[in-house]
Amino acid sequence: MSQDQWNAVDRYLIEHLLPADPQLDAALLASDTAGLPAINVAPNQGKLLHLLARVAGARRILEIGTLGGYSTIWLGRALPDDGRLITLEADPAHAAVATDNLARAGLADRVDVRVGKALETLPLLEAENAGPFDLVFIDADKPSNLEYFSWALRLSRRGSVIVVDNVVRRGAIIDATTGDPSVDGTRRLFEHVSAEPRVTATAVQTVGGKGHDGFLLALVTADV
Ligand SMILES: C[S@@+](CC[C@H](N)C(=O)[O-])C[C@H]1O[C@@H](n2cnc3c(N)ncnc32)[C@H](O)[C@@H]1O
Ligand SMILES: [Mg+2]
Repeated sequence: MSQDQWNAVDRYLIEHLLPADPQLDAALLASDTAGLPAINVAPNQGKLLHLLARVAGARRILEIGTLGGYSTIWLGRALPDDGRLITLEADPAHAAVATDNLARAGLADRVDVRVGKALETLPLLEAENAGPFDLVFIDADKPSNLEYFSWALRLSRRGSVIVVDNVVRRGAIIDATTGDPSVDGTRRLFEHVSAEPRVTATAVQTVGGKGHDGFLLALVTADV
């Protein structure tokens, strides 16, 4: 199949299952206008995150990698009124766009955008007892995927769900010789997860408007 066919199928799925959504459209437009790269999740994957959070009954969500807040809106909408989402973003310009987008989407009261490198802000979350989180979505700089997964586990409880985005990387994940730090970081993640007794996990390849990629889904099965 070609990228054109993947795009057409994505359009079909979205047309049938995802009604027009002015707030999400506005968020993407504002991100584009501000010059942010279009590396947000696809709409159908955003909805998958939303559904996972609802299936899990998530009341506390942690996101690592905000960009313009597109996936954050999908996740934030899954929360009950007293729910809370903390999203970590290194780039202050991205965080500013996300903060506006989240306010426009009516989520300012339950979403907290923390600016700073996640490996610096994650220890602060632990220090303030912000966890345990019911769902963690990891979608930031891929070389640090293993460190983020370790932090996600540390800030979880038995039953928490951890999702890591972009783990297939157009198939490059099977190649140990690319020299690409994002591939190597994600390969380290797989090696770690396969030996981590406190989680059970799977990963799924995806094709569509965002090309060939995939996500890892882990369930925490032990006290952490
Ligand atoms: C793929 S984008 C996030 C997309 C977003 N989750 C979505 O689907 O709408 C990755 C984001 O992680 C941010 N980032 C990169 N390195 C980071 C770090 N060390 N700590 C926190 N955020 C980081 C980037 O600035 C970028 O905004
Ligand atoms: Mg992603």
